[in-house]
Amino acid sequence: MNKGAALTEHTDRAERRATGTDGAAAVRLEAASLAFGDRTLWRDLDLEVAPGEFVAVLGPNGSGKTSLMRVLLGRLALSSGHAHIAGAPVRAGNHDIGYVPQQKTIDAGVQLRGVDLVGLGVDGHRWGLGLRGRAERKRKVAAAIADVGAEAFAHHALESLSGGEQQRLRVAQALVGDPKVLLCDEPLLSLDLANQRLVSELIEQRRRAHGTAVLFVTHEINPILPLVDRVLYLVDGRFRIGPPDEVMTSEVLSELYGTEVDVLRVRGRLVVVGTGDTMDALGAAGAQHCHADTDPNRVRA
Ligand SMILES: Nc1ncnc2c1ncn2[C@@H]1O[C@H](COP(=O)(O)OP(=O)(O)OP(=O)(O)O)[C@@H](O)[C@H]1O
Repeated sequence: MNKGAALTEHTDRAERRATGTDGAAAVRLEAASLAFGDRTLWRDLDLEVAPGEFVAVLGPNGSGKTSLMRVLLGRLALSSGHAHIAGAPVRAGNHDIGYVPQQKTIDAGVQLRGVDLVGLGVDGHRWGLGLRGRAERKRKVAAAIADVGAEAFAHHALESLSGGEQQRLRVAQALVGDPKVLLCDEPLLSLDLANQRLVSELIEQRRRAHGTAVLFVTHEINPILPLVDRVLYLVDGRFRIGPPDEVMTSEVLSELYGTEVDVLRVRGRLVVVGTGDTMDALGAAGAQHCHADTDPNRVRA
């Protein structure tokens, strides 16, 4: 790992925001390793995420991105090392975490409305089931729905809503409990550009207004590139952590993949060529437009 990477403005900024008022990092992994049988997904991972910091988690299929989310959610035990959220060891049902899962189609016939989905983010929470608790719950749910601009469709059945509308409600569900850490597992998958922008803006507003730390798993860094403080790039047991400019380079990715990889910068977008995974940090749309081997403007990053 790149433990010796030079401190840059990004990391300085993250370190200045540093820890919360109680002195705890939002997320802390220490010498964390995860293996299934004799297959090690990652080993000796040290990562400290400050309140308000935005960390993108990238890597090819099967590199262990979702497993990292599951560790932080307390659903999967580390093979060795330690994981803490806001100063406390990871545990299931931790209300310091909001979780935005991948966009999934809602099964036909499931009569769940948006408002019910958001309410699930509150249930079991601290304000209990008394009359005052119910009023507080209703207020919180309405506020979370308003924050994502979903008032117009929150009372409709989820199955009747578009992917973008559903994903806005999932963001509301993740944020309704006022979490310190937001874990997002490919929340933009299958959304069009307008909805990708909308959902990323909602997440961005949240971290700016409340200092919520964000860990954002994605195959496509471009829609969130301006928001990213640091990248955690996992490949086949190896990883690098650092600001995008330090990690998303031909040299670093070639070393991680163990083969020649080119990182191109095209009109403010990053295009990664040569990983063998066309979706890797690139996205299907990028893949269609990228013919780097024949591109006379090809530049090594
Ligand atoms: N409970 C488990 N037992 C055994 N193997 C597992 C378990 N959970 C995950 N794996 C394996 O670990 C690897 C990493 O899975 P994971 O879902 O974390 O990858 P990922 O980076 O999120 O992949 P993708 O980009 O395809 O979503 C996969 O090969 C998966 O089959």
